[in-house]
Amino acid sequence: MTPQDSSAFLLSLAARAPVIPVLVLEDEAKAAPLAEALVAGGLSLLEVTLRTSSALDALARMAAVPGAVVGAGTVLTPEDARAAKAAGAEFAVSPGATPSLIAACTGIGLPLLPGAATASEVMALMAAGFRFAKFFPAAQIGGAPALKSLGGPLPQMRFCPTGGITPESAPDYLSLSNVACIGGSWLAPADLLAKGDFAAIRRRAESAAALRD
Ligand SMILES: O=C(O)C(=O)C[C@H](O)[C@H](O)COP(=O)(O)O
Repeated sequence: MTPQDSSAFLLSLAARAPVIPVLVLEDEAKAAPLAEALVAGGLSLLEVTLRTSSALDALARMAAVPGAVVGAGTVLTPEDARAAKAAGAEFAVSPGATPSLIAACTGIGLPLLPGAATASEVMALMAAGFRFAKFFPAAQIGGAPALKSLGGPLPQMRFCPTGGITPESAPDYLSLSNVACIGGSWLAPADLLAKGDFAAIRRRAESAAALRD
């Protein structure tokens, strides 16, 4: 899948929900109930970060939940991309981008949401054919005002800002014309996951889903 097709596909997915929960799973047994809670709350796009030993198993279990569209996050290398695809990931998210990662995702047909933090990085992605990128780490590099400024000279590019976004700051990002959706870990924080409080996670998902009503 080319970068152009990748971005078009992911932009169509982003229209489904304003927020992509960024998930760090230490226990794959929590994967299915977590995905069910998020989907029931109205968030169908899920990103499982490849940061834990359980991540690929968790991803596979979440991908089997009806209504869930599951991608892998923290995809850094071609090996990560291949492992994610084999586990059932429908897309990959990276905090940045390298030529080898882009080539690998193109080669195996895994849609990639590459990361960028500066105008030069965004321009390099545009030159490769992308029209949709993760803006990371969003809050720390200037937040919604920085993203709005990038949209001046680079209006063709759309973004999924991620990093340091809260329920309070989310509307500032979602109001920007170059934002397709946002990502964040606040939907399923470690304490709620440890307690198995899926009802609370579902309520957080409902509030997040309502951000674009
Ligand atoms: O794992 C990745 O690939 C990342 O790029 C990092 C995540 O996007 C952030 O960890 C989001 O987490 P919060 O800032 O807590 O919302």
